[in-house]
Amino acid sequence: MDAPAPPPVPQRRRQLSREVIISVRDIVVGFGERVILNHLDLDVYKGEILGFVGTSGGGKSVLTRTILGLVPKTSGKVEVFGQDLDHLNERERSALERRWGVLFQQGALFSSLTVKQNIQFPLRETLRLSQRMMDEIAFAKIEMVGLKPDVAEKLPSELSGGMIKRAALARALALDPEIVFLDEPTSGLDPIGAGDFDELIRTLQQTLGLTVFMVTHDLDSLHTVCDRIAALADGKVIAQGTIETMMAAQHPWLRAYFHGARARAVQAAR
Ligand SMILES: Nc1ncnc2c1ncn2[C@@H]1O[C@H](COP(=O)(O)OP(=O)(O)OP(=O)(O)O)[C@@H](O)[C@H]1O
Repeated sequence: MDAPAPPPVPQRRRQLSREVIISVRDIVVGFGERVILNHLDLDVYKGEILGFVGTSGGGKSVLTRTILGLVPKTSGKVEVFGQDLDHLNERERSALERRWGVLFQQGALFSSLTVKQNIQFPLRETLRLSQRMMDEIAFAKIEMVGLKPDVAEKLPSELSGGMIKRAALARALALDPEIVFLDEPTSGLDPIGAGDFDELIRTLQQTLGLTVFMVTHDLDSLHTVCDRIAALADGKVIAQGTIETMMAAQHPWLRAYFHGARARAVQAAR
């Protein structure tokens, strides 16, 4: 008789690649006298979903924007795909930017453009394609994020919060990126909508082989979708690892975050 099949391996225990796709080394970022990131180091591995948590106002978005080259740093080095962002010419820089997609927390979509036009915006900026080809891509992305085709002609104001997030994700995926940056993707969604969005991120990560850098406060997301978590406090990454590693960590902020009342409610619900 055949041996019984082994039980499925939980997602976050997937064998992860050790290929570093984003390397942040010793970066210092500040505004005026105020230092936000203080000699911070972080690696993101190819194909993982990294959840990035930390104190409110601690600098999670600033780090994301620093990696993207949108915030100047005082010192340190950021490499993406092995390329030092400070040593790229304009052509190399735009070639690199085509390899990542971003879903910002605010202002996810252009309000005066339809969903289809929003998705086509990055295509128009970077590629010369026929309208027919751009329409095909837009409809493929709309389907990919679980929206119905009739959403294509709608304005953002006609969509629910969850649909807006999906449409914004479709736009982030327009150029078939290898990395997606998500800044609090489930904020403002109800728990069911947030859970559905987490599932979508996991499915896309698996089917497209994406690497996902996700800033989040959402404990459910950290439990269900993240392969690894990194935590920011006092301008540094104070801990990183699986959810179990984070729950065993002794840093007072981590203890409060992963064992506080909200965490207990999430655990109980699971
Ligand atoms: N362009 C800027 N000029 C001055 N200060 C800034 C700028 N951008 C961010 N900050 C400050 O840097 C700090 C970190 O901001 P950031 O948005 O990265 O925090 P966060 O960890 O993402 O917070 P939250 O979880 O509340 O979204 C905040 O005090 C913010 O006010």
